[in-house]
Amino acid sequence: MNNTLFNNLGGEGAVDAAVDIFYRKVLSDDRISDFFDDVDMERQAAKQKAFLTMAFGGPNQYSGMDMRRGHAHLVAKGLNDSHFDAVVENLAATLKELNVSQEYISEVAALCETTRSDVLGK
Ligand code: HEM
Repeated sequence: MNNTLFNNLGGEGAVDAAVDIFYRKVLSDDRISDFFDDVDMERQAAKQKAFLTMAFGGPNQYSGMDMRRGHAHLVAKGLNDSHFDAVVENLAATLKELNVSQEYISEVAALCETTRSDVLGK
């Protein structure tokens, strides 16, 4: 537990810093921003935090829907691999901005990959 990526990246403080940057990148990326159009801003911040904590292998306090159910309505709107790739790309760019090493960035991307089939309803 002590050796999770979450702790190695700097714990909760690092997640908070990343939320802000990641959020702005996703909402200004016209490949994917439409998916967030009808999403409540306050829930969105909580969602981003849950997203990153999960992506970093942090404490599992997440009580939302599982990834398959949580994204099913987006799959119905056409969510596909290219959108998934864009999200992972924004996450990697966020971590790079925060001076996270390439080694950790690759680990985060690999963790994201484990959710791909559920998020995309495959
Ligand atoms: C690494 C892959 C992903 C993870 C770990 C992840 C994580 C999450 C989490 C934790 C939630 C909250 C679920 C709930 O409502 O209880 C969520 C919702 C959401 N996700 Fe993702 N997500 C991923 C990929 C994506 C992608 C690729 C997109 C679109 C490009 C996306 C767009 C959204 C949107 C718009 C919501 C809010 C849905 C709503 O409230 O109507 N996610 N995601």
